Amino acid sequence: MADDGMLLNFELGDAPLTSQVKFKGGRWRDRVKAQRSAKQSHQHNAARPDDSARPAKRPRTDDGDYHKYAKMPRTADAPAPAAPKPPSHAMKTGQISSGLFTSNPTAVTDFDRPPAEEAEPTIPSNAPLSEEAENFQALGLSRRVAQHLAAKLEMKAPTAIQKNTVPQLIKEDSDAFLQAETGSGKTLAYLLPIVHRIMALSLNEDGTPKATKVHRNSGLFAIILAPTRELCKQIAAVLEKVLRCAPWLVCTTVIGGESKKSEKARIRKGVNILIATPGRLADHLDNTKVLNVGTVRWLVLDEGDRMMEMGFEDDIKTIVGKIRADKLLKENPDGVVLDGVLPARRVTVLCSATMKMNVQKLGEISLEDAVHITASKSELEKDAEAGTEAGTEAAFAAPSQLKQSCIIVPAKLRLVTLIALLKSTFSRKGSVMKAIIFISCADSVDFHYELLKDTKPAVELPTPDASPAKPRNPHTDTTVAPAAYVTSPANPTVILHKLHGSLAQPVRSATLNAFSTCKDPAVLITTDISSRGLDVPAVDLVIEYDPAFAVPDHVHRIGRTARAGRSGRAVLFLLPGCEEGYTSILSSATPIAPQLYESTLQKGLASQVNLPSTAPSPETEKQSWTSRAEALQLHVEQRLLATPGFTPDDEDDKPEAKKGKGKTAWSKGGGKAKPKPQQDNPLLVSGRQAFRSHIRAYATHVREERVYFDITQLHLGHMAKAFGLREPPAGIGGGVSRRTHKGGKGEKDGKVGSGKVGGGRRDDEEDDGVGKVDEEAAKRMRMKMKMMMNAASEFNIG
Ligand SMILES: Nc1ncnc2c1ncn2[C@@H]1O[C@H](COP(=O)(O)OP(=O)(O)OP(=O)(O)O)[C@@H](O)[C@H]1O
Repeated sequence: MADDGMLLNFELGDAPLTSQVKFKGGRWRDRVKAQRSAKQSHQHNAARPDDSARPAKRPRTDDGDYHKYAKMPRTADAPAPAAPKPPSHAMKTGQISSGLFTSNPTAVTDFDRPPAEEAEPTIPSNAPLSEEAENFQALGLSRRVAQHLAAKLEMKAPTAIQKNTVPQLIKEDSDAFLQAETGSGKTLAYLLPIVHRIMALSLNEDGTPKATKVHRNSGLFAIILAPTRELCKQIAAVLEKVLRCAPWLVCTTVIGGESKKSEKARIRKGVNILIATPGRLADHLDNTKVLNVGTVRWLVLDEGDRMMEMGFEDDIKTIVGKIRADKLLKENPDGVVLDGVLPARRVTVLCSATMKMNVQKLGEISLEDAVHITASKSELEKDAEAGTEAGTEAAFAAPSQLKQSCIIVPAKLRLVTLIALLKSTFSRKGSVMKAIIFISCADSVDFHYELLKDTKPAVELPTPDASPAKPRNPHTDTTVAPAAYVTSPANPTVILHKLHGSLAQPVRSATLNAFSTCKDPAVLITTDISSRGLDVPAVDLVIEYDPAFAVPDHVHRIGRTARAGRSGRAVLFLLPGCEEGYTSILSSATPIAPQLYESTLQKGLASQVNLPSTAPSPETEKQSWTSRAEALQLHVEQRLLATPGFTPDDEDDKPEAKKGKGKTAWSKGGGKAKPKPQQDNPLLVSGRQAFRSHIRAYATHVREERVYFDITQLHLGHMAKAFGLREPPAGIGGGVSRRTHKGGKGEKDGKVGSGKVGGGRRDDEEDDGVGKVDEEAAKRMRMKMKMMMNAASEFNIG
């Protein structure tokens, strides 16, 4: 999409606020005096030639308040951005939109800290070790496997966790607990020793074949459990690559969302390593007679903590119980002796970047005298020296090379700041290829995807010039599309993807595949379904638009970048106020650099924004970033309010059409109105639904972190703007919506609901629960949210 093809084609003008400031109370003389002085200061501001050149200053807002700003940077090389101006757009009667830059809460964060970019370059903590010092053969793997890794997978040296795990699992038969950073190669750390030992049933140490060769029907030797279908498929893909050096061995997956019949058929044909989601495996153990677990020697729980926290311990206990109930066979039905080559006992391996050894539930799934294996030996030694239980004190650190920052953004400005951030991210060719945006719930993912995608008629997705056109995959019709807004002349094509657990499995798989293989710059908008284990190497940026529900989830989300020694960047969006304290509980090798949202807006909106589907209209004068931000927000709000079936030319007939000063994309037309269809704009419906789900999701932060994510502090009216809504929809926080609709405090000054969730109405009987966040309600809400946010389908029970 060419940059000039889609312009921010309306201009709001830089004129200052024109609304009258009303003063109430006190003596009339004082009121007149105050009124006069306000008017003078207003005229003074208006006389200024270039607002954007003004130093940061607190401008007056339309409600007579002074606007407070976060501290500006005082370093010479980081000049303070221009102060945002008061709103300059007038809305038509009945449609009041609060200004973006007014009445925003003040950030308390100290922005004087040097940004992460200026910090010393760090040595990657999850990279492979040097080839001179380490190699796979030295760890005890056969030459065949080591050569295969080097030649076919381009892996010459192990990572630290592989170096510490492989010899242990090859030589010893004890349970193991693997804990290492995201992207540090834990998958191969447990797969390689398993494959090596199963291969040893058929091969002598020198690589010559033994008299008896095992094959796919020789028995199931290992079961690997993972919480999501995507992760299961990914592990299977890695294992298949490894097994190319032992093609007589077979692995397969049994996961939800696929035909049980075909899974049964695959099991019947024979499988040596099975990768499964817990629910589906428990089902097969009950119902698939041919699934014989007598030969199983390894049970691996990848992302074990996630499975436990999501309530899969029952399934896992069932699985462990069933496996144990089957007598351990010393030799397989063909007479191949297993003991001596495979472990003499059943070995359980637990694996995660964020799991504490002392989690009580782990005891329940039989981790006996487990060895704690980490990436750094010193940690093990430290534990031994201190006599502490291994892993109890381990901090869940992100890879050291991952640069983390946070933007403290007032709720109203969240959406425009996100767009600005993406736009500046893709402003240079090749600097960022893939970005992931984490959002709290599926409804909100759907809304943001629909909003950000280009609305031009569906066309074949562009492919690189030289490559032949890719055949269209019907599964990605509703989940992959070119993006609007965030493109730039350097990157005229950015492909948007969405992924959440409410999508059908073929759609999920096809979308993830499309994102992984996309040759153009790509954005994935997703829920936590993508936070665990997913390995898409070219992800350069992770944006946590909604903070994670718990710190471990944050660690996993940001761990989708900076994998295996590569660099990466993570940006966390926080609201001013109590959310700012959240960074204090996040551990990071380098300080989490706070960023001014003003700088992000200024950078991202320095040039025109490509809007979807509207006729181009050249800018008549240079707009400041604040005007662009306001215009962008206005454009989004008007998109949501546009009546379906109306063309831009019909806009004059629309009640919200903005007339007078400033042009909209639609204000030039004078066409005759067509009859109004009755249905609501789907984008508006989606925005409302997303808002509701977002607010409900907000109540599900874990208890320890609710001090930072206090739902009673959430300003619904401001948050609604981030969904392109001019007021919070009914049905969320009963008290608040009633207050807004009945013209309570929220409406008194003609603004969008200024009430906060809960607020004075926490005891409201009809409140839907969001306002009353007591322990029980929050617990119920979390359970419900887990269901709503795809947990059920995400974790594939049955
Ligand atoms: N020895 C190695 N040399 C080079 N690359 C490697 C090596 N081992 C693993 N990798 C690569 O590192 C990436 C991350 O590996 P993996 O997915 O196993 O990490 P992880 O520790 O399981 O991460 P997470 O905790 O996020 O699941 C993969 O792309 C993998 O191919």
